[in-house]
Amino acid sequence: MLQFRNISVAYGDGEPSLTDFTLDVAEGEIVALVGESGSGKTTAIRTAIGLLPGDGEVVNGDILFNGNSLLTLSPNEWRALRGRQISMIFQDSGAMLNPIRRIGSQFVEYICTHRSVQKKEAWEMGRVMLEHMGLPHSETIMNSYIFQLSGGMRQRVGIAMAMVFQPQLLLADEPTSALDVTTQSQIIRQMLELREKYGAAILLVTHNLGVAAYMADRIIVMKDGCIVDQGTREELLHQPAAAYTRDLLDAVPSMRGKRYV
Ligand SMILES: Nc1ncnc2c1ncn2[C@@H]1O[C@H](COP(=O)(O)OP(=O)(O)OP(=O)(O)O)[C@@H](O)[C@H]1O
Repeated sequence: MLQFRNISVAYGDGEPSLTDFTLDVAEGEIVALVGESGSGKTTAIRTAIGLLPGDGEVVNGDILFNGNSLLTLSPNEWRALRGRQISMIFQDSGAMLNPIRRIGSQFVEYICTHRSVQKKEAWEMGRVMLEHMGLPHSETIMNSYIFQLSGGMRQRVGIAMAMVFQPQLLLADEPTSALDVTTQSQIIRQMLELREKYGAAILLVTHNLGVAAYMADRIIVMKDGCIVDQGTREELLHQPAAAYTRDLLDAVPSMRGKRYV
């Protein structure tokens, strides 16, 4: 479904920050990118939604989504794709909402800019999606401001918005890093349910090998803009090929001899 073919990205005139990145993501698959800060994880997933930060530019390779190149899309074609077929969530997805407008009116506006539905219907679509994300008091939340919600609730609202059109692909950049451990595991379970319910593929960026090990079918290890190791969860955790992966695994805390990945 999503194919990165030898993608390189450079910021300005500098050396590429991502080099020769090649990866296939199948329908409904969960793939995690792990690696130290600055290894190019965010750069890689942002190329798949055409939103590189600053002066980042794809300088080599191609990205295919359902067989069509994403690199040749016009701004209008990108608008049609984003949100509907490919969505993205961030560390604090609620932060993208306007703090002085109620969540419901922003949710309705978002739905109505992507699909021609009446406001009432859009409200209902938004409300139901909040319930699917484990927010039972959905009517109250629609009438709230984002600052009135906890971190976990804000993240659920962000994911509900990202998933309202049931996209085929969800890009998730550190979706649980800002949350406490209990909320992290709730959000992780909820994301796994999204795959069950909607068949969405998830391309996940995380610092946390435990999160990657719990969620992902496949783990990709990155360093200095390159893929240095990859495999199924089992292969990577139990038979890591690269010395760097072994170092990452060694850095995972253990308690009383029990490892937490
Ligand atoms: N807006 C930008 N302008 C210039 N260079 C950038 C920009 N964003 C990223 N880079 C470069 O790309 C490299 C990779 O950054 P990226 O954010 O993709 O890494 P990452 O693995 O996601 O790191 P982190 O986990 O800290 O988010 C950085 O080391 C930096 O050199």
